[in-house]
Amino acid sequence: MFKIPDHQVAGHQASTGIIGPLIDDSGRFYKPLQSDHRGSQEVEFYTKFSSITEIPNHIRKFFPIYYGTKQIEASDGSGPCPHLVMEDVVSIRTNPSLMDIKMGSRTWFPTASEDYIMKCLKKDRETTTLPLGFRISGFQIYGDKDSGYWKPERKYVLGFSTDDVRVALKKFVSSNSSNDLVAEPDFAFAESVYGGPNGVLAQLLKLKTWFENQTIFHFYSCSVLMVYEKEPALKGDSPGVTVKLIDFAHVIEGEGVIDHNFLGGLCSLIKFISDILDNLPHNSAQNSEN
Ligand SMILES: O=P(O)(O)O[C@@H]1[C@@H](OP(=O)(O)O)[C@H](OP(=O)(O)O)[C@H](O)[C@H](OP(=O)(O)O)[C@H]1OP(=O)(O)O
Ligand SMILES: Nc1ncnc2c1ncn2[C@@H]1O[C@H](COP(=O)(O)OP(=O)(O)O)[C@@H](O)[C@H]1O
Repeated sequence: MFKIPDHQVAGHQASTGIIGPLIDDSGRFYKPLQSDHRGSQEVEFYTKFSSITEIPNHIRKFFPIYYGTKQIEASDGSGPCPHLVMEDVVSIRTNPSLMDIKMGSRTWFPTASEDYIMKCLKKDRETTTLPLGFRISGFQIYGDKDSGYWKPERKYVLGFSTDDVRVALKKFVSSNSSNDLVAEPDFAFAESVYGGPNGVLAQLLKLKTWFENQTIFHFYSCSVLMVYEKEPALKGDSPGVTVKLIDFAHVIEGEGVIDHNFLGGLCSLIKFISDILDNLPHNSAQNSEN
């Protein structure tokens, strides 16, 4: 049985008459192959990535497991069409908080058409992509049983300024994440989600080490997807932090050159997260005592 994902925060989403991803109950995510270069480019990426034996396992785990392509009934009822089949990275979660961050200070790849470059450039200029080297594409933050999720509209998120991004990254790990950026974040989950040996910061630093050397791919318009769950954290258990890279529709060959576009964005994101950890209320008190 296929169904529309409950926890998709960005990208093309299935709705009446609109084709979008589907999931099944065995933990697989089905992304319809876009008919232009995007579908084939993403398949090409996964095929090549799967065949490169020198990619270490601690890096491979940042990518959803790939299961090839499959013809299934499209979400819009238009009939069978090919889908990319991959691991559903939120399938085992009950109430996940998720954030999709599109990386790089430019989202267009050099060989794209002039029209496509102009379209992307406009969006890159109007969002934090250009100044920060990344933009938040979408997120959902779980509140509690009564309040449910804060899942703002795409347009609102794309309008974020640098300050808004900073606040959103704080609210993402706060327990009082009411449906706006106004209330003061309480950082309740900052240490358990961003900090620690398996936290977001540690994982991003591992990725950075790889990106400082890898010259196989250039990951234009690819996203970092961060996932965790508040409820276990409230009980003192692990929030189950997951960091994955997704969306490889615009990945091109690196041709021996590092992916400075992605790497720059990654360093910028790392700085934002480190700053949050370094300036937690109790750390700030300690800092001012020293
Ligand atoms: O056309 P839009 O405005 O929906 O743009 C899509 C983007 O939405 P955004 O406005 O940045 O949130 C969308 O971004 P998100 O995945 O939402 O971050 C994709 O970049 C999508 O491109 P592709 O499927 O990766 O080729 C983009 O689609 P294409 O422009 O490539 O069709
Ligand atoms: N493997 C996956 N498992 C779970 N959710 C995913 C997976 N891949 C993508 N998503 C969800 O779908 C959204 C859009 O994915 P993406 O590949 O960027 O699509 P698009 O090319 O339409 O932009 C992501 O923000 C995320 O919420």
